[in-house]
Amino acid sequence: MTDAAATDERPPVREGTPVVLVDEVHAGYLPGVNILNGATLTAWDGELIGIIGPNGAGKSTLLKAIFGQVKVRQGDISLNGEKITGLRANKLVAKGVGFVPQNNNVFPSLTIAENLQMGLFQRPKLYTERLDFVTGIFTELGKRLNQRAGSLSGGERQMVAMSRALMMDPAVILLDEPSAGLSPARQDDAFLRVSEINKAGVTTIMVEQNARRCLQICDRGYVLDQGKDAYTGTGRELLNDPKVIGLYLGTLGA
Ligand SMILES: Nc1ncnc2c1ncn2[C@@H]1O[C@H](COP(=O)(O)OP(=O)(O)OP(=O)(O)O)[C@@H](O)[C@H]1O
Repeated sequence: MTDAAATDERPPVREGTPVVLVDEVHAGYLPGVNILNGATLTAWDGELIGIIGPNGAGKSTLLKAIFGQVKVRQGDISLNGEKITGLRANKLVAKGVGFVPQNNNVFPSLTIAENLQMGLFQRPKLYTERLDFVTGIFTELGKRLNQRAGSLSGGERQMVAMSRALMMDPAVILLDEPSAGLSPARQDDAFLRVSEINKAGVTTIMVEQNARRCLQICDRGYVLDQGKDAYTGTGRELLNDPKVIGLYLGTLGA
């Protein structure tokens, strides 16, 4: 467990180039107001990274900064060693960044199949191959490809949104609160699916309000507070750290 602000202890140093490196990023929506204040994050190939923290800490903003949706004013973001800071979404998708926003993440008037095709508009020839991959994880979608996305439940829409991002065979998938708005049973399913996506080899960065559940499945986590990573460590380390428990997770062992 690391108190990033107070000690030099870090998780084991890994060699090579991370899939995603967010380096001291400052970013915000309004002139002169930064939401991210030096946020730093590293995701290595195949890792499942969780980002937790209080409301308004800037968790979603961090994903949006990686995906070019909010102005980065200082610092850099790189993908497999290549600087991607400020690139537009279409360029980022082509380079291998998949983003699943929390809301409005499907085209409701289109069928599931059409939503998935939209995810692959830059490489349509891969459709059959990628469809096999996503329906291997989201088997129920494969049986309902002609159903309109607008008629699906919240959990099912979330699956379509994740599937659409996976169609491009991304190097990394960014998930903004995949469990938000779902019933407890559906939340369990959402976390299971995130694990399955990651176990299929996709580097995954997930923001979650459901901090405890997030840390239970992630390899490493970042606690974001006031736009900066306050703590980082393995999921288990963060779950057991008294300071993280006291400040961000509520009661011990809950
Ligand atoms: N489009 C926007 N324009 C201006 N301010 C914004 C915009 N989006 C978010 N903010 C502000 O940025 C701050 C951080 O928001 P963000 O959604 O990143 O936090 P969060 O950590 O994901 O919070 P939560 O857990 O509540 O979703 C908040 O104060 C929010 O009001």
